[in-house]
Amino acid sequence: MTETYQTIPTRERVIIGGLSHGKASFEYTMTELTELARADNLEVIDRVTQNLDRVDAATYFGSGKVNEIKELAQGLDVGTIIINDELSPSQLANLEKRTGLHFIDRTELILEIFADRAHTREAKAQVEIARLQYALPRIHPSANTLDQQRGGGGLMNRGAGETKSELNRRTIRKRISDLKQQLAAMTKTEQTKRERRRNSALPQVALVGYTNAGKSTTLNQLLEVFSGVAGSKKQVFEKNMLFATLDTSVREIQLPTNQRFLMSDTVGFVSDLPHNLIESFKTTLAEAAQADLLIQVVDYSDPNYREMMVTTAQTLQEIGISDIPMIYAFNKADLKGDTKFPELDGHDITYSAKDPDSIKLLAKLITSIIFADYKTVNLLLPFDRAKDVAELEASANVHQKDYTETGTQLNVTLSPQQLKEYAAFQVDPVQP
Ligand SMILES: Nc1nc2c(ncn2[C@@H]2O[C@H](COP(=O)(O)OP(=O)(O)OP(=O)(O)O)[C@@H](O)[C@H]2O)c(=O)[nH]1
Ligand SMILES: [Mg+2]
Repeated sequence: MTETYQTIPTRERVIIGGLSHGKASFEYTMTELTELARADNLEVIDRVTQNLDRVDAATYFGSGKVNEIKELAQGLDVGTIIINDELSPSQLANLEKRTGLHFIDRTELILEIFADRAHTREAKAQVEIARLQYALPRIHPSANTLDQQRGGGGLMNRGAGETKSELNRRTIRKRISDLKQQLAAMTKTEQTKRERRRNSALPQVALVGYTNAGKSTTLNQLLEVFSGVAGSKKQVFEKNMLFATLDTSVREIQLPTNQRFLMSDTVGFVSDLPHNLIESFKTTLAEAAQADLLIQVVDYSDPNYREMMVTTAQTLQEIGISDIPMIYAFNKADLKGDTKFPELDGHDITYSAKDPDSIKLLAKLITSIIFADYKTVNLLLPFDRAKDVAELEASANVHQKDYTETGTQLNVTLSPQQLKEYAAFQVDPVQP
């Protein structure tokens, strides 16, 4: 008989802290920080806040507050404080010197979670670049401060695979440039695939939104309802945790109406995603940047869903995605007792990704938008145009194909672009 041992991971207890700057969104970002800490296996047991007009250049908090934190941490026997903003390297160093505590800022926390979640080679390289860029200005040539971080298990241990003593600025820069080269080679294949998809003329729909909103679940349910691929490897990874998805997956959805489109699922957002991280993930997000339609999935059951929508809008802007039509998909309506679903409101939908009727209505909404300018026509292609026939069969929706004396006749639904391309071959509809 084999015995299995399960280790229950002990969560490190931490205190979170932040300056409110008088901002209305402060409470929401503190709640978010608690969630981020939990995602990094930390347990938040208390919080410290201060409303300062200006951030203290030396220690972020005012000096009275710094002493208060030191005492609170001693009283609660806590060694780590998580800060709601990105701190400068000197602020971090000063705070640690004054209190003897370890400080982690929001950026480092998010980078740690991403590092933990990254599984594909591409995601790993992207995260490592962002982490090294974060670490670069924080390395002191004289003192190896990184050695003391989080009981020796700090920032540089995960992923890089190098001993801490080797990490000086020069080797880090070299590593960043090597990784960028490797990433460029990896993304080249992706780019080629993307171009092929663009040329395929199938409309492209991208799921975007806050992390844990239900994007991957929505894609999986569309696949399950319409292609019967439940539990197969075609499905993407979904889980109740922040940043379950770090890379982009593209799947083809084929509806009973024979309409087809491509749908992509990608990394979710959170407030103040580190800039370096967004920069490294730009190639991953390229799929959304070239979509014909964005579906912003919103966790409608979360009391902070409005703030999450603002966060998503800001992140999309930062990535440079601005003029793609977008619909709002208010998900998890099943968790909101008094909400009727599925229900359309113009181009928006209230639904539950776990409900097949919702998924059918969502598909109908999507197709009504992406195929609005498509037309079904009859084409007569001479026999020397066999290549075009094959291409249309691969990329468009062919309803009927007949061989006539003069060529191949197709009843086919075409995109506006294809309508132009094949205008010369259009024939009058055949009367039944
Ligand atoms: N009750 C309920 N749970 C849902 C619904 N949609 C998704 N979930 C759950 O929400 C959690 C997150 O779902 P995902 O699909 O992984 O979320 P995501 O948007 O892809 O998240 P990231 O990849 O982290 O950005 C999972 O536990 C899902 O089962 C829904 O309509 N109702
Ligand atoms: Mg996901």
